[in-house]
Amino acid sequence: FNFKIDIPWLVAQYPVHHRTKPLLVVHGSTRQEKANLEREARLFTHVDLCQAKLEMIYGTHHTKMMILSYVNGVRVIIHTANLIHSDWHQKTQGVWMSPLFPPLAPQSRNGDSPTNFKRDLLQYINAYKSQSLNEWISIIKRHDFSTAKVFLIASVPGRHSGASLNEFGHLKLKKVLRQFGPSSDACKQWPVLAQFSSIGSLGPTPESWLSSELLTSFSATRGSGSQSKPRLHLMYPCRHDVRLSLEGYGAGGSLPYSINTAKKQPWFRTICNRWRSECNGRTKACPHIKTYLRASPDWHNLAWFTLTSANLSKAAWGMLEKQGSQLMVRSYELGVLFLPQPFGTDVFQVASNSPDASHPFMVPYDLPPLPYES
Ligand SMILES: CNc1ccc(C(=O)O)c(C(=O)O)c1
Repeated sequence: FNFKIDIPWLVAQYPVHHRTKPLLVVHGSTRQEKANLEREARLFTHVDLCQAKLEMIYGTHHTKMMILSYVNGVRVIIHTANLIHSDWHQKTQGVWMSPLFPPLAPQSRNGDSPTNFKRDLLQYINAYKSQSLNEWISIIKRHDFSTAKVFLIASVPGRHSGASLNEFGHLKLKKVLRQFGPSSDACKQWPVLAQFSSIGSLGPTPESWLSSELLTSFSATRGSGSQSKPRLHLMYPCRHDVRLSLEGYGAGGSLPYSINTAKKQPWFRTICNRWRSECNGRTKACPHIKTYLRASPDWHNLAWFTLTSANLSKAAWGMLEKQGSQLMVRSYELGVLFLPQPFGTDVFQVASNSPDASHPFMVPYDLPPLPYES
């Protein structure tokens, strides 16, 4: 599943002896792009295409996922990189790799985890309503996902209401945080950080959508306790970060932010932070990764961490309509939410920024964030 796909390049990444394994590419391309993809796919008898329907204007098939079927199990990869050389060459990307999920033992129960990862993955793939995904739906059903410790946060194009209202976008994140997240006492006033590689039209003030809607969901806590909104920090490379990067100004090609949109929201730069990754030696590797987190005021601990394809946009996270009874989403997005409890801890410590059992991810940038200069 991806947005930009170079099929000959993708096939060439396989080890030679695996290069003809059957490959289904799920994309959202139309018109000339779709024709180009079909021409490339025809070069390989083992490559098939599945076109995701995009019924919401301006929506994209942004999801970046691989489902790998082995003789002894299946593995799910959710990541942020397009399947083109330049996305894997000199940028900072994020990849979550699942454990190997073994085949379900006969007569065993449905093989899901306490985070309902399998249920949510099936719900997401079913949303495509595509015959060519039926094979993968049955593969997933036949496997045991009980070791999955992350929550799936998906976006599917459409107007979601009723029983589906809280199934996608920022309302799904809010629902999971309300059920399994930190208590409001544990993270009172803890700031939220949004890091992304593209920005949509967010409105004339932060209150238009960013803090009134997105931050409300991001600052949800267990139980119904309502609390005052925490600070929201944004992270997106400034002009000099891009100019001084490994790719130079060319990195801007993967940091799309239209000048006309930027002119409508000059407030954005006043609350934005630079891209710094001295901790990983990746300050010069421009971010194409997208992450969202909630941290303690001293930035030493995290209440949760999300890796996703979703940029800072209403198209990706959804926009409430009809007095909050409906969520309008334009694009397909997919991400994973790490909460401490499934990993046997009550908080993630940034200091131990080397992945281990109770710290299953690396924070990809320096904290505290570095504000833009005037
Ligand atoms: C703003 N439109 C975008 C379209 C595609 C992509 C992608 O690379 O998949 C991105 C991005 O992730 O930066 C943004």
